[in-house]
Amino acid sequence: MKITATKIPDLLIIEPKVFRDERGFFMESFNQACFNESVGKEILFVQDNHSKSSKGVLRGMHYQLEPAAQGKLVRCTSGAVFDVAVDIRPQSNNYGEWVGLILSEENNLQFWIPEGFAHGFLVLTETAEFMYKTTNYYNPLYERGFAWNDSHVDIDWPEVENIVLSDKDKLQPLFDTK
Ligand SMILES: Cc1cn([C@H]2C[C@H](O)[C@@H](COP(=O)(O)OP(=O)(O)O[C@H]3O[C@@H](C)C(=O)[C@@H](O)[C@H]3O)O2)c(=O)[nH]c1=O
Repeated sequence: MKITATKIPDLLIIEPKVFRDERGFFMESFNQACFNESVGKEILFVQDNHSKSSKGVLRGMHYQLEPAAQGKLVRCTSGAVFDVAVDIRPQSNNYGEWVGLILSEENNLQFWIPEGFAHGFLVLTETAEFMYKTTNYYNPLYERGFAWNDSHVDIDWPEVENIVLSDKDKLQPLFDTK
């Protein structure tokens, strides 16, 4: 497992070791001890999520407020997505900054997005399946978001012909610039 810090040091890119042979491949998609060592603290995941989306679907930008805030360990198991985390920690020097990367069935990358970040992704292939672990349960009362194309955050999304949003995401407010 190879860990790479991003320009926002709490956001980590995790590359599992993939064992390939004539049958296909094997990898440990999650190992509690290795993960905790990489993050430098004990993280407890309580929910696993799986979504499938077609090309152009953009889910985001989403987060939950305290006390329901969620850390997310995300990956794409089929197809490819452009995945983005935005720093929404008011005291952070990186407040409002984003990190984006391609997660795909080919690169097997995982992205660790701790509490204090908003998250979203755009599907780049005909379909994509997206799987993630969360450190807190889904709680719609604490669910918040902001517009994927907010001009202050200015995420550099890859070009995709038709962006498809949920009704909820069409109505997301602008990013709170403090
Ligand atoms: C996220 C979630 C949704 N749901 C339900 C609510 C709703 O009826 C249906 C679809 O929900 P949504 O439209 O919110 O799904 P989606 O837009 O995929 O929401 C997800 O987006 C990505 C980017 C994230 O980071 C996630 O944390 C989550 O916010 O599934 C659950 O039951 N549990 C969950 O954990």
